[in-house]
Amino acid sequence: MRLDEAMGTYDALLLLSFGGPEKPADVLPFLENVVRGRGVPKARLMEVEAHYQRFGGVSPINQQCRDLIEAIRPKVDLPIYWGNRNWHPFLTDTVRQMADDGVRRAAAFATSAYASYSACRQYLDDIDRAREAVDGAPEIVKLRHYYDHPGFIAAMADHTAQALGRLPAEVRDGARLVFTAHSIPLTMARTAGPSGGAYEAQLLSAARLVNAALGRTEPFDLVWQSRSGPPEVRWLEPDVCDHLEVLYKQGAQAVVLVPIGFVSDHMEVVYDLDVEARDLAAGLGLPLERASTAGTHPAFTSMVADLLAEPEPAGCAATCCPAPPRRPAPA
Ligand SMILES: CC1=C(CCC(=O)O)c2cc3nc(cc4[nH]c(cc5[nH]c(cc1n2)c(C)c5CCC(=O)O)c(CCC(=O)O)c4C)C(CCC(=O)O)=C3C
Ligand SMILES: [Fe+2]
Repeated sequence: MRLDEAMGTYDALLLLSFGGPEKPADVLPFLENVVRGRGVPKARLMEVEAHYQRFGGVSPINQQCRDLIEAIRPKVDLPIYWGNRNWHPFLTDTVRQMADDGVRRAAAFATSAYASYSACRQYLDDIDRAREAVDGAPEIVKLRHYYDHPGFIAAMADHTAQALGRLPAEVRDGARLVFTAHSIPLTMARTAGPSGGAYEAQLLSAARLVNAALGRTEPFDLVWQSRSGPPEVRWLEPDVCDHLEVLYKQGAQAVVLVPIGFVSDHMEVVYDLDVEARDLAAGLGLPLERASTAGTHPAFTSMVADLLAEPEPAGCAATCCPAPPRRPAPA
């Protein structure tokens, strides 16, 4: 199938993202949108608020989305729209604009490559809710999970090689690759994908593919970061910082952190990795570099055009990646 023919089945591309604050006053209302009904304790919220305020109340994510759109534009012969779950531009407003512009059938590219409620189903629910709120809303087809697409893997392999290259030459060969992704509650991990466990399985595949693309045969790790929620709820472990201490004790010479779970720089990357993990490693005297996220790497932006040319994705079964029970925040 030719690319221009395939794109003919869609009349717009929608970038679907999480959203983030862009000034100090945005931070609390943004956080309230994120955690509504999710049982995240107030203390955790205050901690995360401080992470955002440390960066002037600005999350990198919205600018990353703008940059991604500009990088995709020359590769995709469609109008591009952008809508977020938790902050402006809100998805419902974007869908209303699409309807006003006469869009009939859009492909949605989410800034998340994997299965699970948080990374996939919640975006499908966002689409449903926005479409219900808008008369004449276009059909919106969410593109498939792309964690194993050669474009995503090539971008991450390239950035990982660059990070290895920034390590002092004498420790580079002995460096350990530590892939990281957002932790999720164990219950969410168990129910991810059509038969469960898909979030971890897909992340492990992506990590293996990056490792193989680099021609590496050394052991690597997949660990978790940015856990939230009440302390009594179990989330995926080990945490990246705990794991760095273990690697150090085992005599690791150097580490490259590879944020395979994120497709662009988010607060979780610039704070939890670039501040917390980096400070810890510096204190230990463990050389550490962090690989860039896929961002606007040309292999990654070309992948978006490739996905548009694929046959329409089968879509997720209604029972896939169910929502966790909603619960109020503890007092
Ligand atoms: C799997 C996953 C991804 C990756 C997939 C995807 O990208 O969608 C992701 C992305 C993101 N998470 C983000 C921010 C937050 N996530 C929170 C809380 C939570 N995340 C969860 C999971 C995930 N989150 C979960 C299970 C919770 C508990 C509450 C709930 O069940 O919803 C909270 C509350 C405070 C806290 O951290 O406790 C914040 C502020 C931002 C924006 C960052 C920025 O501003 O740059 C992004 C891209
Ligand atoms: Fe999150």
